[in-house]
Amino acid sequence: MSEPTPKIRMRGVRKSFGGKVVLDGVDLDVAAGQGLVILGGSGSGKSVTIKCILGLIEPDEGVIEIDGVDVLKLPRREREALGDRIGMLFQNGALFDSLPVWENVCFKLLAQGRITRAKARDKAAEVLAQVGLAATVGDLSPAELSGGMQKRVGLARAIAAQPDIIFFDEPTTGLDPIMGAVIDGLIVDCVQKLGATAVSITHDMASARRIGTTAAMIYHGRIVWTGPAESLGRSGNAMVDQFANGQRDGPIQMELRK
Ligand SMILES: Nc1ncnc2c1ncn2[C@@H]1O[C@H](COP(=O)(O)OP(=O)(O)OP(=O)(O)O)[C@@H](O)[C@H]1O
Repeated sequence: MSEPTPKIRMRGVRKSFGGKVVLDGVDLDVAAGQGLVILGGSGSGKSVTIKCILGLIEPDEGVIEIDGVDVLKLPRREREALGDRIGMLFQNGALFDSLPVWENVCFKLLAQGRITRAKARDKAAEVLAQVGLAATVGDLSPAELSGGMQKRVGLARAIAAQPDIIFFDEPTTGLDPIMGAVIDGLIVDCVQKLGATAVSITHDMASARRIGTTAAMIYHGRIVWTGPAESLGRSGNAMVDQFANGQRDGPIQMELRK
């Protein structure tokens, strides 16, 4: 029997900036409904990998497929339409301070004319409830929210348009450990409810084990390991275990100067 088509498939993806190779032939498969966590040192290319899939960065070479379609070959408009199916929770929330929470939550739906302003308030209230926030939060400005609430609003915005792929960029960074666990729980619930495929970047190993089914490690611009997220720290791969256990000594040598 043939293998099912991966939700996301990358082959030989290369990207350099000013002669500096960042992605050196990334090969990666993400199955539909999978929760993949990408690990790797600072500056190893995790965000560049995600931005290439999102279409925010154009790779120099390689293939990126979504549902078997080579997105790099799509005309601009079709490529942008693909973005409607993708949600993103940015590291710093990236909420618009000039807009109330409800407009932030429904920003994409409003911008695309998929919802009227009158209906957007109710829609925002419904999505805010899914992330444990009262409807009244919709009228606040993002600046009035705590870090944990901003993450919840960012999550609400990421899921509002019911995407089938969601990216999470360091979802627990800056949160206390309990709030981090709460946000992870919400992420898992929301992703499951949507039946979405999730790709996350995190340096938080507890979070990686909670939100990931599979983990992949990027090193020197390539994916050097993939395996179950629950095995992080005792995977048997010296690089992965050094990284997951935060050990100074091991095969990975920190490059302090570039
Ligand atoms: N638009 C850009 N122009 C030039 N260099 C870039 C650009 N985007 C990323 N880089 C470089 O690519 C490298 C990888 O960056 P990336 O943001 O993917 O790292 P990361 O693995 O996500 O790191 P961190 O964990 O610190 O967020 C870095 O050296 C960065 O300076």
